[in-house]
Amino acid sequence: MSGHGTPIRMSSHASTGLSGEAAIPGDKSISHRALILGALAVGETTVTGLLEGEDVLDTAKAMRAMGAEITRDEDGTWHIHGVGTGGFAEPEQVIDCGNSGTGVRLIMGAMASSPITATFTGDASLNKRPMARVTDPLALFGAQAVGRSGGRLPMTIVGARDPLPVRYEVPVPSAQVKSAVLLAGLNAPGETVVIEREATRDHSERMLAGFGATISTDVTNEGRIITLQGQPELKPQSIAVPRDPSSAAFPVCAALITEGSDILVPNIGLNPTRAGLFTTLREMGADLTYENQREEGGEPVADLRARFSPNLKGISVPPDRAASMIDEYPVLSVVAAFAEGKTEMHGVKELRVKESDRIDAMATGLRACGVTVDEGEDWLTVTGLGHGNVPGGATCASHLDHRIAMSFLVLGLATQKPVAVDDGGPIATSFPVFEPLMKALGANIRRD
Ligand SMILES: O=C(O)C1=C[C@@H](OP(=O)(O)O)[C@@H](O)[C@H](O)C1
Ligand SMILES: C=C(OP(=O)(O)O)C(=O)O
Repeated sequence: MSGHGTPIRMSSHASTGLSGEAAIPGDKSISHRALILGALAVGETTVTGLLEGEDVLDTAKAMRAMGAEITRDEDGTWHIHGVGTGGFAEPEQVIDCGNSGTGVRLIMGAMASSPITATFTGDASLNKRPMARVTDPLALFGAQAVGRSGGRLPMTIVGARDPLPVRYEVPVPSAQVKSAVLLAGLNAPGETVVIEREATRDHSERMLAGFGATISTDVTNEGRIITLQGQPELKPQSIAVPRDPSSAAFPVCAALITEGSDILVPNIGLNPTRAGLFTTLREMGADLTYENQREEGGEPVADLRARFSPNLKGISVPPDRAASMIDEYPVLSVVAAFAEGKTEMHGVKELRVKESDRIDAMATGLRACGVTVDEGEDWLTVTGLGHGNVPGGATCASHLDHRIAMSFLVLGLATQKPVAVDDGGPIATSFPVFEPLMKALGANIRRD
């Protein structure tokens, strides 16, 4: 959905003793992919645990506009009747992907090797984000893109009539770019090969294999070489979406900085391409444990127990961990403010092209709350003040960015003065139950 209407001002206030269980909604990355691959399969895919956030609902709308039949039962089970590889219909209207980079980039990839034309737009945040990173490789398949200057939305993609398979080395660590190329490769004859130097989340590879595509990954000195055989018949699946570690990060970090807290966050995926934050927090001395570790649907899963951790230490987070925690740096920078010493985050320039420039948004808001932050193009350093010493007392701009809004609301739970955000509306894109879930744990979060 483009825009979020009237801004929702929210604030958070000193809290103690967060407790109880936090039932985190479904994984956003996996939910987008379940809808798109379900729409390209032949027959009915069922999905339980789908994230019903705005980003994913916009992807469901787009898949309907391209011919898939999608329904939801009252119990929350989704049914997708797919059109088959290469079977997308030309949408009659502009496709509005709202706030979602994942949605627009994956859908562009999925339609780029079909003989249809589609025009994409989004909200004020998405329309600022770079799209050349996907349209460059999609041009190699034979697709054409015409957008605003700088490769921005709104943008029209004319899909290739006779797509060619592609060999492409992804120039930035991005699962969205990798996935767009793989999805385009589905309707190209022969082998499409994607090479990534740094491992990024591998949900597309796992799910393509689950839908019956022939796909393999070779780990070499050059990086990961992913090979997909084009034009498979995708077989419908029954998918149980695991819970989102990127959403779990917020109550976990809140418990670590809030005095007297002890919470359980059950059933969180610990796929190594996603779990970098939890490794980092443990290195900082967080009382964060994995209980009941097990495998579910081929993914490592655990119940996370997070307890108040008064003796956190600043550390240097290595650049090769960035992809596995890319969406978690905003909330890590909040935890870092309560640690002793500096927390250095390196190799994070991708944060500058998310829903907002997240380095700038966090640096500005943290400084307004009395925290010293240094930043460069590719790094961020937060000088921790230790528990009890972070002043707070500012209204922070969320810049249409859900993770920025949630991060500052976590900050205010343990600062000396309350912290407000100018607009909590974007939280509904990825974590629609954030507010009631946090309040149920005992967080003093309000709408002003
Ligand atoms: O593929 C995905 O589902 C995602 C990839 C990441 O983006 P990039 O590919 O831009 O790194 C991440 O930030 C985003 O929230 C979800
Ligand atoms: C970057 C994010 O999402 P997207 O790129 O899909 O907008 C995010 O959820 O933090």
